[in-house]
Amino acid sequence: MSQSHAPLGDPKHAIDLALFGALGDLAMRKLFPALYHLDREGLMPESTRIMGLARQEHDVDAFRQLVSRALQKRLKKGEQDPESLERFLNRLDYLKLDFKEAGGFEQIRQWREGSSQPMVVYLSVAARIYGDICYNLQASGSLDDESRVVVEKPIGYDLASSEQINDAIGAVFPESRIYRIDHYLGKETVQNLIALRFANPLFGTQWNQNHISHVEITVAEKVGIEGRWGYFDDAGQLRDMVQNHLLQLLCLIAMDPPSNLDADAIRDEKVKVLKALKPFTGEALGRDVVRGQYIAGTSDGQPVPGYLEEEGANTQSHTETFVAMKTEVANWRWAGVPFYLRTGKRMPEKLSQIVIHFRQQPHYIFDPDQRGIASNKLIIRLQPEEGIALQVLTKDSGLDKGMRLRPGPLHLDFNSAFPKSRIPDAYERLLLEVMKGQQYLFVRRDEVEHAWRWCDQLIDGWKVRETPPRRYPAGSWGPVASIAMITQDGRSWYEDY
Ligand SMILES: NC(=O)C1=CN([C@@H]2O[C@H](COP(=O)(O)OP(=O)(O)OC[C@H]3O[C@@H](n4cnc5c(N)ncnc54)[C@H](OP(=O)(O)O)[C@@H]3O)[C@@H](O)[C@H]2O)C=CC1
Ligand SMILES: O=C1O[C@H](COP(=O)(O)O)[C@@H](O)[C@H](O)[C@H]1O
Repeated sequence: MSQSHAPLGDPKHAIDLALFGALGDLAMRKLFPALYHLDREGLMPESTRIMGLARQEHDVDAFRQLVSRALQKRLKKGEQDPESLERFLNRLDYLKLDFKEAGGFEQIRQWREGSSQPMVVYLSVAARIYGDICYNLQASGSLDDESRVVVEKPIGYDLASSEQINDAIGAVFPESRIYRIDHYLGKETVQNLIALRFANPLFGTQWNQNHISHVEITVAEKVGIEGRWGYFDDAGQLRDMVQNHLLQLLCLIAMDPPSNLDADAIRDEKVKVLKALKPFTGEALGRDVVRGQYIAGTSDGQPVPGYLEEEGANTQSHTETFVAMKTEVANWRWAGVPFYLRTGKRMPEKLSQIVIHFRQQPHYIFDPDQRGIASNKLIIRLQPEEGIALQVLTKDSGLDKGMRLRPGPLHLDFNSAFPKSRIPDAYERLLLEVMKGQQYLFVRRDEVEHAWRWCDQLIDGWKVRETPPRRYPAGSWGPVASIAMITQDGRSWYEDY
């Protein structure tokens, strides 16, 4: 259905968006498509303007063509209508600028002159230059008391570097106008975690160590490092995915109910979880954490190279492309409940899901042979095919089955339950919240820093042990040791993919 006649967004959400790093991978793959969708859905006010900034020489027309090509590559056929495309492209301007050179920032001040709408500065560049850009914006007089800044992850490399970066941003913007992106918080099902937990008494009363035996969080990626060797080899999967996305998911599962839905009420509860995460002692590090690195294998039936054969690779690298771990939130609600996390590149498929395993009934009255049969599980699928399933036990049908039990799903598939609603990409929702000036889907400074503190002790432990990552073939579910880690507790990774 064409959206060309949709009303344009609420004028009070109009902004001047200055997108630093506008020719980069994230901008072309995610940000411009998300902005286009917001415009097409009628959520972008008419006067919203977008200035792309990067250091290559382009005039406005050439820049618009680059964006147009990126959109055509990314959008589905039915999503490209000429009227919406034209309207969106007409919002774009381009400025060639070296972000480290203060002189050029005067042009941003000029662009803003006479505008009464707030400026949103989106830093789609490496975090090490966030400070320079913020400083140059302020020094050039481009900012005012309503300007907001959006920053990408990862913020730093460890606690010390993230403190430096946060200090540099904080010297220019107050916390109330800093939007730290963790795009997993913009995913539809991730937001549904809050609704599921706090709107349904059914789960609210069961959500603790009395009723839940363990929790699994899997974020598996099919892709390798996609030409990002330079960045990835310094980071590794722990910094790239666990420090941010997986810990945010864990916080949403483990946090206590916030007193309301205000940004700080939610973030306060998340911080309590991060502070309660058990550190890994020397012994637990060897037993409860598995690092892996992929070797050559297959993806979709095609041969793919190992991590050390990727373009630009250093063949000595011990950087992990996979991590699995067993951790615990040491508080009254969760004491004794293991949280098993795993994430890796070059796995057989793209799959993000959380599985909550409920305890068995205290007294069992059915066939003793079936004692080990599955207990209730809540399966929360983030991607692909967003949905929620509750595995329940029912009686097996048939005259000869007696009271034999059979596990089966109560299933809510978002696409079939709500077929008319397109599930928006995470960046659409996050950009919309920035336009509205709402922070609840963004990460506060202390969350980032507590997450780093916990990851740092893990990384320091790895350094002392100096154990190389275990190998796993591309296209597999990770090193065998990650399966052993959970089976030694008499459990297994949930495999009904
Ligand atoms: N790509 C992704 O999927 C994800 C990225 N991120 C984060 O998003 C941010 C952007 O990542 P990504 O798009 O991949 O990075 P890219 O390197 O692809 O893009 C960065 C852009 O900034 C420009 N740039 C860099 N330094 C300067 C400078 N001094 N002056 C002017 N322009 C400059 C680059 O220009 P040039 O090409 O000339 O160098 C390029 O256009 C990073 O913080 C990253 O960690 C987070 C999650 C996922
Ligand atoms: O932040 C990142 O996320 C992507 C995975 O995001 P998804 O939305 O596709 O699940 C990951 O590939 C990338 O390495 C990391 O920087």
